[in-house]
Amino acid sequence: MPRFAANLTMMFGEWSFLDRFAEAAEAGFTAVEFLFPYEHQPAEIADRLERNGLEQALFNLPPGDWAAGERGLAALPERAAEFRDSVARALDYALATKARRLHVMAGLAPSGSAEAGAAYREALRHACAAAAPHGIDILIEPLNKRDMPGYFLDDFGMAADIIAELGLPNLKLQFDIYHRQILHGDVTRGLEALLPITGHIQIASVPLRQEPGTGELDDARLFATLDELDYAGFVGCEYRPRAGTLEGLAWFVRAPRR
Ligand SMILES: O=C(O)C(=O)[C@H](O)CO
Ligand SMILES: [Mg+2]
Repeated sequence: MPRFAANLTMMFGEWSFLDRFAEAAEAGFTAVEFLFPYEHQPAEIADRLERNGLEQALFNLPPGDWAAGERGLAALPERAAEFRDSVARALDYALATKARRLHVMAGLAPSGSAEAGAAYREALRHACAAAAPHGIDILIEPLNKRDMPGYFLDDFGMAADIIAELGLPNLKLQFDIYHRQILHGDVTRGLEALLPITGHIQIASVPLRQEPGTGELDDARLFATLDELDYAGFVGCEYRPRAGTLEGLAWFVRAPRR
């Protein structure tokens, strides 16, 4: 069974953000992820991880003005300086929390735009160079067009091509099974083909983005497939609980504590 990371942005919303760490540990999780830690000091997050014996699997770089609809900066040529600042800020948090993976959101830009493509590649080169000395991977994640209309990285093939083209050892794919199913389907063959370049996996039911096992995919079989493929990374539980986080955990198989 893969090692699951509770997504503290979507799960445990019944508690305040800092209290979600203890609740996730109490529920049996040994790792967590979330979108953004930036409303709290790095030391506060590190303290919650330490106190609850949790590993920080992943979080995102600052995405620009999220409340105003921004969804990342990397493919926005006019925001290159701000993007570089966001890399430095995220690395401060990654070092404090010992996170080994950072998700770089591309932003809203036409996928076919040469200018956006060039900015994106330059941004990824910069992020990977800054993260590499710390043993940190930079992840890129294709997002489906229904949840994230206008997002630059909207295709798994495009992500794989960019990773191959840039050839950076710490640039990896974030394979969100929910987005994969909506964008392309063919999830098992996708995992088989892309696992060598995958640094993180996420799960949610399709189409409602709720608990695994409640949608159109056979999630238990997909977890078995990940075991068969010797996937040793995390599976982030990036779903909105249908009727309470704890009430929806029947699907969850606890990993032995390491
Ligand atoms: O939406 C997702 O699937 C993500 O993982 C991003 O980090 C946030 O949009
Ligand atoms: Mg995701």
